Amino acid sequence: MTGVSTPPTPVNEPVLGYAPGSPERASIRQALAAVTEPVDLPAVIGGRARRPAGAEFTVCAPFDHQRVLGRSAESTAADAHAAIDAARAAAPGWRDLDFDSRAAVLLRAADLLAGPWRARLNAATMLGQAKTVQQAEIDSACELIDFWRFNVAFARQLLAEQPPVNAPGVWNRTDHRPLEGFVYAITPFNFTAIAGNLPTAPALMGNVVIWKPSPTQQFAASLVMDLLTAAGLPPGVINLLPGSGPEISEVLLASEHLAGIHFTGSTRVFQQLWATVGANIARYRGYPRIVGETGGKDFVVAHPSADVDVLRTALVRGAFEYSGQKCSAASRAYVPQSLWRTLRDGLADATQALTVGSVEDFGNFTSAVIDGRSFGRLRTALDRARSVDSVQVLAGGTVDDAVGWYVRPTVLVGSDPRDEIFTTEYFGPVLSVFVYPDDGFGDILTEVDAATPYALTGSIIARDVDAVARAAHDLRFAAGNFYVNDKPTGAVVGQQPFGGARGSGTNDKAGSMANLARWTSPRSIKETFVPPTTVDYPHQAPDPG
Ligand SMILES: NC(=O)c1ccc[n+]([C@@H]2O[C@H](COP(=O)([O-])OP(=O)(O)OC[C@H]3O[C@@H](n4cnc5c(N)ncnc54)[C@H](O)[C@@H]3O)[C@@H](O)[C@H]2O)c1
Ligand SMILES: N[C@@H](CCC=O)C(=O)O
Repeated sequence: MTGVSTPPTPVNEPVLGYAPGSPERASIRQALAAVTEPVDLPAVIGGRARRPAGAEFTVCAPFDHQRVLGRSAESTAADAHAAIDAARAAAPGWRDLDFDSRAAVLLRAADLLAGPWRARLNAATMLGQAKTVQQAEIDSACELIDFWRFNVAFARQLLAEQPPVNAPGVWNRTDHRPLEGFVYAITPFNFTAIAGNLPTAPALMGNVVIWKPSPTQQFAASLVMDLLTAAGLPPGVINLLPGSGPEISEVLLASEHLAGIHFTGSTRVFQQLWATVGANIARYRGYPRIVGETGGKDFVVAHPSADVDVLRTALVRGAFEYSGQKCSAASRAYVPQSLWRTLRDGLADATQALTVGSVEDFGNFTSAVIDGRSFGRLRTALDRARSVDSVQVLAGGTVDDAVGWYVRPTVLVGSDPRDEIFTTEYFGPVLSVFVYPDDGFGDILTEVDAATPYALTGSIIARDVDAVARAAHDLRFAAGNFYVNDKPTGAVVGQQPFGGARGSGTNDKAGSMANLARWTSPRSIKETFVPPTTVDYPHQAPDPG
């Protein structure tokens, strides 16, 4: 069938609670217990699993780094060439398949994930990425299901868009073609949903994809690949290459068939990729689409009218859930002097009270950071914070890597608003607080806007409506996702399309029609029913007499 079908209307997947005695708690316990021996995490090229020839790497549980979950290997230039060939071989069949059949693969994957695969993928995300059951549920179950279901509905709307006007005797149509070539999807460690969405969004629009997940997310990524295969994804449509990336990028970014990059990760890596594409621009058959969502230094601004309980909760949840390893995490807060007197002790106590440990103990609020590299970076930042006169450690500040990569949730208070604690993305459980005079609200908004190169997420906490309006106005370009009286994390597909601008990315809003539009190259078709058969125009006729 082609054309006019209506896919099921998407609704957000309900978030399960995992309370004691619930069926979901029993099934996640079972799925966690089933992860015993390390598994092989291969490349998948043209539907075939194969072990890349590069150096082996292991995927460990970050909260227990001696526990090996899986073994993989660095993909090589030869793997990259093979993936390009496989993708190109799959392209004609996939793009010519009708939209409904492509969409059905993702809808089937969503239903499998909502049902029999839910506990397995959540367990893999918990163990491999150190997510608590709640953080895994909102990511590897709900958000990924939502991406797949909502994208189908958005894609259907996009494909239905046709020229609104037809001149007499003419029929105008838009053919929403996929891109010519392959899309290179590069995904971060912190969200299984993002890893699943970045290759599948271009695929839904008829593109073929080469997907390189983060090595530290490879345990869950391999399961997502298995799930897509179980849902009927044909061989070669998405080709998975494990590893750190530079060697395969040498090949993929130099290929004339590179049609797009779908990236989420750090600003630094995205800028490198963009620069390489720029340097290679004469090689390509077309201009590659470059879509990237990157880093942030996300703010919470409190007004003197803020409710202190709302503020404290937004700060603790926003900064410390998943140990601050969300691009959206609250990492700098601006609090008026009068409120700070009330907030200070409660914030310190709430932070000290957070339980940090294994994700298999459901009593823990959060767990370890992702790996030794991140641990080392955070340890250096905390050592520095202790040595700088303008910074005080209000809570936390300690680290311990004996068993896992543990960094205690930390609150720093700084008196220099341009110190690196207010400008650098640490990507860990570190919240920096700046206390401003109560009559300096306007000035602090200017500072929040100017302090960092990023513009990803931010919140205003206030009861005064004029303060909310002023912040929304003055910070209009400081965040792509702006929250009023809420934490700056936790965007929901279909409700708060996610993405930031400035140094935070191209703001193509993951899980939206805008994003899907980047993976199509429209062709305008004009059909004339009774074409002219003479060349001359009326003005060429001689004047009478
Ligand atoms: N804006 C968003 O939506 C969003 C969402 C999640 C994470 N992030 C950002 O991601 C970062 C954390 O994730 P991360 O540590 O995985 O980021 P990262 O930039 O270190 O890695 C991202 C991906 O790029 C790969 N990579 C690195 N060099 C490469 C190369 N030369 N060629 C190909 N691939 C290469 C990595 O292996 C990984 O798969 C933070 O900066 C965070 O803010 C942003
Ligand atoms: N979309 C997620 C953040 C993704 C980045 O890590 C949120 O809104 O918290």
